[in-house]
Amino acid sequence: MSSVNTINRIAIITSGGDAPGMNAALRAVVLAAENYGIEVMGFRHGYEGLLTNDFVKLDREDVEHILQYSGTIIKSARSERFKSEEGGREAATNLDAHQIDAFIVIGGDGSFRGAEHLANFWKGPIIGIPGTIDNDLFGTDNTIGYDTAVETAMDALDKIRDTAEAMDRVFIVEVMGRNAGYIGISSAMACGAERMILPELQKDKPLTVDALVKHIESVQRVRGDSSYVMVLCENQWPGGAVRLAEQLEDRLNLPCRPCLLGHVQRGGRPTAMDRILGTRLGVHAVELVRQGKTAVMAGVTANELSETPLIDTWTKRKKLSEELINIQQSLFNPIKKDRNKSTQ
Ligand SMILES: Nc1ncnc2c1ncn2[C@@H]1O[C@H](COP(=O)(O)OP(=O)(O)O)[C@@H](O)[C@H]1O
Ligand SMILES: O=P(O)(O)OC[C@H]1O[C@](O)(COP(=O)(O)O)[C@@H](O)[C@@H]1O
Repeated sequence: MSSVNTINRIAIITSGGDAPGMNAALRAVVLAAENYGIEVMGFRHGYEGLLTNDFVKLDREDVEHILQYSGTIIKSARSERFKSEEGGREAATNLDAHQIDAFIVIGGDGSFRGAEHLANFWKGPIIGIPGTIDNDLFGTDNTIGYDTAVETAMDALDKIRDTAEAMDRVFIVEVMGRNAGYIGISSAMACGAERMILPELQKDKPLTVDALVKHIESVQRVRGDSSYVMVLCENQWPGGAVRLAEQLEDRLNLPCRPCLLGHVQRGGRPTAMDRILGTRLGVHAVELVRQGKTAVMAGVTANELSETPLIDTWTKRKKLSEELINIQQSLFNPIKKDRNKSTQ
């Protein structure tokens, strides 16, 4: 392991699900490192690249014009092999063989657990950069990719609203987020969805078909039409949006259509917010390496650069905003506008 003053070579990976803005972070790491005369080696396909020695030296010209593209130029992957003791040891051996002084991982909570695993076998500094559309990491207000995913979901929801309005239909739109409701609540709010099914709310008070039918019928009565858009977070309904649409259609006298947004939420042009966040965090990560920090995630909290122990990023839970939930669920709930009539 090198001291702070002898960082000559950094290894970097992008790991887990790709996220818009990862390239911006990668570019920032390379450019910031170059300012200090530090070399950057990109290992391809996440942790898998550490096992197969699949790497590429990254110079200014490799990264100069990549920040407007999603995906990741060094590719990402989920590597099962790396999780074993043998995998961790092999990765460490390879990092040493390449005389790597510090390691940066751009990814989500799984990738950070991977960093902890690596630290059992490799003693150099390890810094995490939060890159996941799910925004489910403690220690940063936003993760890289989240803003773009919300924009994409919002764009789709706006389009779906056109048909919902024109044809008096109910739509169930399923968004990603794994076990977190960030994309769900933000896209629901941005589009004025009538209902949202979020993991954070399902845990305490799960919605039932009966409750949803009652709500849709009440909205119909209050509004006099049936344009109704529901945002469903993935993994929150057995059988997902398709099954829920069938269940609702069986009970209501109107067409209910499912729409699964899926991986479109992980692609497209990164928003300015994600490019800027990726850039800030890439530079921040290089500074943390130079300061001799290890096992921390570079983040932005209340618009200030922050650092959080990697272990806290997944053991502590970032709470969904109560304020947003209240606005969306209670204050702007269409049936509350005319409560007396709707409950008759
Ligand atoms: N507990 C763990 N121990 C070692 N490596 C892990 C662990 N969890 C995840 N990883 C590594 O990190 C990769 C990415 O994790 P994953 O959960 O798929 O995505 P994300 O980082 O986006 O949450 C995994 O494929 C694996 O290589
Ligand atoms: O692309 P895959 O492997 O099917 O994974 C889908 C999952 O990846 C995500 O898009 C991003 O999750 P991670 O950042 O944890 O990888 C989740 O929202 C979704 O549940």
